[in-house]
Amino acid sequence: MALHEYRRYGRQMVLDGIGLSGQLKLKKSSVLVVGAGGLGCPAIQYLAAAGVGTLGIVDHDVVELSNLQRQILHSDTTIGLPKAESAKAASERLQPMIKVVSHACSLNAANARAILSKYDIILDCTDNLPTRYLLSDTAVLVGKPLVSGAALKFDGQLCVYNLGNTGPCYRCIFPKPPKRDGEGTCEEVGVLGVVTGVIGTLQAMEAIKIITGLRDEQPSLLIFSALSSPSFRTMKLRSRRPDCPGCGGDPSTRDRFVNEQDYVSFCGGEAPNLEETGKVNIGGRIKPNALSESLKGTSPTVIDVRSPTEFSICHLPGSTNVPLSVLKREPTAHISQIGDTFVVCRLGNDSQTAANILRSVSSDPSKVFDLIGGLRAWSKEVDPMFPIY
Ligand SMILES: Nc1ncnc2c1ncn2[C@@H]1O[C@H](COP(=O)(O)OP(=O)(O)OP(=O)(O)O)[C@@H](O)[C@H]1O
Repeated sequence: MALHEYRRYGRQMVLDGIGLSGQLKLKKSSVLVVGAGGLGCPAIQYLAAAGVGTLGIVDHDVVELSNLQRQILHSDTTIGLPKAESAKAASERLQPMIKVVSHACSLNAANARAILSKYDIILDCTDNLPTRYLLSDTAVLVGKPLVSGAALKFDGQLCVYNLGNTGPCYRCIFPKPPKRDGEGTCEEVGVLGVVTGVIGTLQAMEAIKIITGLRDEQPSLLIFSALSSPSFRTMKLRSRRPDCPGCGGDPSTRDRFVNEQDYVSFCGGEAPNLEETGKVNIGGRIKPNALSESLKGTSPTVIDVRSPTEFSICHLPGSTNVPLSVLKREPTAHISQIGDTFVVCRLGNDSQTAANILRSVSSDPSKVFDLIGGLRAWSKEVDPMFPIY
């Protein structure tokens, strides 16, 4: 190591358990961060600063303004750029001596094995179940530990899977996709930036512990709840399931298992368009411009089914806030039996559900409409100044 490296890393090299040998292990190591979003940004930042020799960054998305509240490697000047490139440039500014490889592509069953096999440790910093299962199955296949993080609202989770090629995999703990209990994604229900910062930073910590040998082999799940006291809890994890299709049984069949999996349908597929599935038999869906026309000169009932917090940030003039949970309990209280009823939400999913409930109690279901694409589409197509996020 050169003199400037001793100076740069001196504060961590003096720590028992790291020292010169630990720093050299970090320098020789390679870590793949899948997802350069809320979790990936802080993880990449600390891994780069700590001197991990090679960092790979996978992301298929581009930077948007709504990412900047938590995706701290990106900035106003990188809006529109691929996140993998934006994060690579930021980490190279932070630590010019390491090698950073950007993979600006979607990780899928066709490329996962080739990409993961080039790295020592994998960090799952993604936000969807199909990718979580794919990463877990592939990490087992290529024999790499998987440091998995998740964050939603004020809560987060952290777990290391396939540790030492003997620890449980994600599929051992969640043989079936975990139910969300009505929760949505970060995009739908929100997340505090600090929460992704806490979990992403802990993912970097776990990777550093594995590289330097500071980690014990006892698998546990860490649960973080920012609004609870204590905020951190750990749960001991069960060991591998002998019948787990991801890590149990004959290793020679695992490759075929990954290739044959349809990860998206295993996890329930995309949110269905109720109209296309035939579950909406009467009534209509309305586009933003058509709703804008319908609101002129008349005063129809407009129901906004988002939460009171979201409603207080912005709403359509004359709309009434009836959160979906309230509407489900007492639908008849909120339906106009005379004129049209328009139902809106942020992205157009909850309003479809709400409109269907209202149609089922309406004397004229054809007068109930839900806004396609929600208020997000309204801000794009009708009112660019509408402050939806
Ligand atoms: N299969 C995948 N391949 C590549 N990148 C992925 C994959 N799945 C998820 N990601 C990336 O993981 C990141 C998850 O981070 P996060 O949820 O904070 O970001 P986001 O999707 O931009 O957020 P928002 O929900 O606000 O739009 C995203 O940048 C997303 O593009």
